[in-house]
Amino acid sequence: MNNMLTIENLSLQFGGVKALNDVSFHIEEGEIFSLIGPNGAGKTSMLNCISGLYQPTKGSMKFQNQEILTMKPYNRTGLGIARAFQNIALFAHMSVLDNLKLGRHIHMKSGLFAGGLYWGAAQKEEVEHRHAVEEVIEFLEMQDIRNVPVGTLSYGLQKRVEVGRALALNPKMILLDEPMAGMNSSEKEDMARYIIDMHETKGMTVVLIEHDMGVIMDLSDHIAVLDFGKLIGFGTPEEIQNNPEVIKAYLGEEEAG
Ligand SMILES: Nc1ncnc2c1ncn2[C@@H]1O[C@H](COP(=O)(O)OP(=O)(O)OP(=O)(O)O)[C@@H](O)[C@H]1O
Repeated sequence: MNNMLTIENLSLQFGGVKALNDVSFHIEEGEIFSLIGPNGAGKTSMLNCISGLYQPTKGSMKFQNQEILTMKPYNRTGLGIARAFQNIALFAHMSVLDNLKLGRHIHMKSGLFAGGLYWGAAQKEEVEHRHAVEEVIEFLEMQDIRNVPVGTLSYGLQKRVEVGRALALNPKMILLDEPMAGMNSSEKEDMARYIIDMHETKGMTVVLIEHDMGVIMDLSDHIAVLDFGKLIGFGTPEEIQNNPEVIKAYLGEEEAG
C-alpha cells in the first residue's frame, strides 16, 4: 500500500497550549482512517492542519509524496483534499442542489477572465459542475430533497448535505469531522454505509473524526489516538482496543461512563 499522507513530527502551538505535540503517523491510500481521543485532544486541530486552515509550528506533511505543509487550502483542494465541517457551514436559504454547486464554484472557479473571454471553457466547466453534483445527489440518495432549502431540513440531512459538498469536489481524500454527531441511529447507519461506499466504490481515502466507538471500530482500517496533543496509539482497531495507554486515557473512561 502507498501512503496517501505522511505526517512527521508535527507540532502546533496556540500561545502556551500545545494543541499538537510532535505527532507522526501515516494514512494509506484508499483506507478509512480515524482520529480519536478525548475532548480537546487535538483532533480538529489535526484536520485543520491537513486542510490548510491552521499552519503548524513545525514538522512535515506529505500528500502523495509532495510536501504541503505551507500550501494554501485552495491548492490542497486542487490536489484532491476536501473537508466537511463539524458545524454545518451551508447556506440555509439555498437549495441542496445550489449549495453543492456553490461549493464547487468557490473551490474551483476558473475566474472572471475564463468566464468572460472563453465562454466555451466556462460552459464546459458548468457542465462538469452539474455532472459532479448530480452524481453526489444520487450517491447520497438526496433526489427527494434536491430542490429543498437546506435550512428546512432535519439536522441529520443537513449533515449529509455538508458531506455532499466535500464529495462534490471529487476528492482523493475526504476529511469528515464528526459526520454522525447529533444523528439518530438510522441516520448514523446511512452515513456509515456512505462512508463504506466512498471507500469501496470510489476508492477514496477517508479521514474520520468520530466519538462513537462502535462506528470507529467497525469502519476503520487504522486509527490514531491523540491525548493532550500527543499521539498515544496508532494501529488497527484490534491493536488500539488492546493498547494499555489508550485504554487508560480514553477507552477505559468510556466504559466507566
Ligand atoms: N484557534 C484556536 N486558538 C486557540 N486555541 C485553540 C484553537 N483551536 C484549538 N485550540 C486548542 O487546542 C487544543 C485542541 O483542540 P481541538 O479542537 O483540536 O481538540 P479536539 O480533539 O478536536 O476536541 P473536541 O473533541 O472537543 O472537538 C485545545 O486546548 C483547544 O482549546
